[in-house]
Amino acid sequence: MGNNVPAITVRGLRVVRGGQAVLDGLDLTVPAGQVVGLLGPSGSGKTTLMRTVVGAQVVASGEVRVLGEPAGSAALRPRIGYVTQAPSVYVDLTVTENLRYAAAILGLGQREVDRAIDEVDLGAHARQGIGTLSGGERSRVSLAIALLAHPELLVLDEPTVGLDPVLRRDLWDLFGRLAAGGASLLVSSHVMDEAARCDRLVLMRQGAVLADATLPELLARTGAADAEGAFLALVDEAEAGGGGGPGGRGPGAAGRHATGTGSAA
Ligand SMILES: Nc1ncnc2c1ncn2[C@@H]1O[C@H](COP(=O)(O)OP(=O)(O)OP(=O)(O)O)[C@@H](O)[C@H]1O
Repeated sequence: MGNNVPAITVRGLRVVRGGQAVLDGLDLTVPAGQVVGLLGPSGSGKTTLMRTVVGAQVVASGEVRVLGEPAGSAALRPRIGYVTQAPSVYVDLTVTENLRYAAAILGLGQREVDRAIDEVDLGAHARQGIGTLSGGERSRVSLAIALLAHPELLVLDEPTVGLDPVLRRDLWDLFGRLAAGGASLLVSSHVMDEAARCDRLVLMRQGAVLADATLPELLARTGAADAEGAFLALVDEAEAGGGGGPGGRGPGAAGRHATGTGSAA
C-alpha cells in the first residue's frame, strides 16, 4: 500500500532461550499493507520471532524495528494486535463481556465491540460464555480483541488451528480485507496450503530465514508444484550446500527438528 515504511525490519537478530540460540543472524523485511505468511517446522523459531516483533522477547543482539519504531516501544502498543496460540480470554465472561472489557481499557465503545465480533463472525455466539465455546470460536474471540483498536500491524500465531475449512477460508478472506485496508499482517502457519493466501512467504528453518519471496517466485525457483514441495526443495538445497543453510552456524537450534517438513499440524 502507499506506506513506504516497512511494517517490520529485522537485522542480525539473535535470541537465546534456555541457553540455546533460537534465532541466529535473522534478517527480514515485512512490507506494509501485505499478508506475510511465516512458515516453518515446529521449533524453527516462528513464535520467538513474533514475540520479538511485539516486544515480548529479550534480544541478545540485532535490530528490530516495527512501524518505524524500535520493537517494544510503548508507543507501539496500541498500533499492534497480537494473538498468541493460547487464547487469553476470561472464561467466566461472555464473548461480548470480554470484548467490552478490552474495549474499556482502550477507551472504545460498543460500536467497536459489535464491529469486531462481526468481523470474526461470532455474532451468533455473542451472549455465550467463553467456557461453552469450541476451541476455534475461543481463538476467534482473541482475534476480535486484537482487532478492536484497528491495529496497523497484526501478528497472529497460528490463527487457523482447529478451524474447519469454511472458517479458515473466511478468516483468510478477513486477513485479505484488512491488508486491503492498509493493515500489515504477519501470520504463522503449519498448513502449507494456506501459503497460497499470502502476498509473501517467509520460510524459516533452524532459527533463520530460508526464503522470503512470493509463492510464484518460490515455485519458479524450485520447480515445485506447491508451497510444501518448494519448502522441501529449499531445505534439501540448503543441506546439500552444507552448513545447514542460512544462519546454519547457530548450533543451538540446529538438528533438533531436522526432519520437520512444516506440513504437520
Ligand atoms: N523458554 C524456553 N527455553 C528454552 N527453549 C525454548 C524456550 N522457548 C522456546 N524454546 C525453544 O526455541 C525453539 C523455537 O521455539 P518457537 O516456539 O519459536 O518455535 P516455533 O517455530 O514457533 O514452533 P511451533 O511451530 O511448534 O510453535 C524451540 O526449539 C523451542 O524448544
